[in-house]
Amino acid sequence: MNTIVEVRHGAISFKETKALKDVSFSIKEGEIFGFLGPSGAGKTTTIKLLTNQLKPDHGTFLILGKPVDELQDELYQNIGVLSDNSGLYEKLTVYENLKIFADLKKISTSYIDEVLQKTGLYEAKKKKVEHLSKGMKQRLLFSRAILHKPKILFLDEPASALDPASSEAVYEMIFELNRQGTTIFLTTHNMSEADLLCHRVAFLNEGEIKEMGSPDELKLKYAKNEVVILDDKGNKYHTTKDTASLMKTLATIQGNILRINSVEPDLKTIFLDVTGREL
Ligand SMILES: Nc1ncnc2c1ncn2[C@@H]1O[C@H](COP(=O)(O)OP(=O)(O)OP(=O)(O)O)[C@@H](O)[C@H]1O
Repeated sequence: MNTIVEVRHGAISFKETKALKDVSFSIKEGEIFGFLGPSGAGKTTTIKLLTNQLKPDHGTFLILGKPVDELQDELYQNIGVLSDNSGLYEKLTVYENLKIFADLKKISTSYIDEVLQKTGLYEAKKKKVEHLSKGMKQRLLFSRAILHKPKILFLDEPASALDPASSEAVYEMIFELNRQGTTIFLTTHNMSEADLLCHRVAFLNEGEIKEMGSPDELKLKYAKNEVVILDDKGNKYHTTKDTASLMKTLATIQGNILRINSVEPDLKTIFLDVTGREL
């Protein structure tokens, strides 16, 4: 798999705030990569640097192997961005909002209906944006971000502030796009969302990457030395993973064993372990 996004030693400050400090990572074509961290960690700043909306103080930001400030038009053809800064025209319809964007990007308007079908907004295409629910607006932003069929999609907290059903719909759209080959860079502070969606995640805290890997790798790395045994009488026994302790505990159990499980931390617990911070 080719590297499609790469950041080498990226750093930027806003006056006295060091928003990013020497951040390096890369994303392979076809990956869903999660950038996870609390408010103020530097997630949006990273997206802005990768989409050439900000200039770094140090480091290199590459898309498709080229520095982002050298890509210009090529950059905007290859990327789609969904951020909370919506820029939707409230008085115009769903269709009209996309038509403006299609005309700007010189995309055939025939593709608008196809995208609206994909994002489940086709029936609402004549509705004014001011009459849409929050979840529908998010689908419209999603439609706009993918209208030009970008290779890489940047999603800044795509499901934050959505109800569970709308979040689910956003997750489905992410999976579907990824199945079709779109590489996805996603920021979130929702660890279960990241666990569900991402092939790999990076933990960002105070402008630094503290840990990186697939959710499974991280769970294994930070697994606790604990085993829980459940017997058929409903009793639970806690022991450690070494054979001697396990055997000793097993010998005390009168009934039949129903389950033996090792205790696996979730990403939220690992984040707390690594950074000392709750999300
Ligand atoms: N234009 C700016 N001027 C001054 N400070 C900024 C600017 N943009 C970001 N910052 C600061 O940089 C740090 C990182 O901000 P950033 O928006 O990247 O965080 P974030 O991880 O996206 O947070 P959130 O989850 O709240 O969106 C914060 O301390 C923020 O206040």
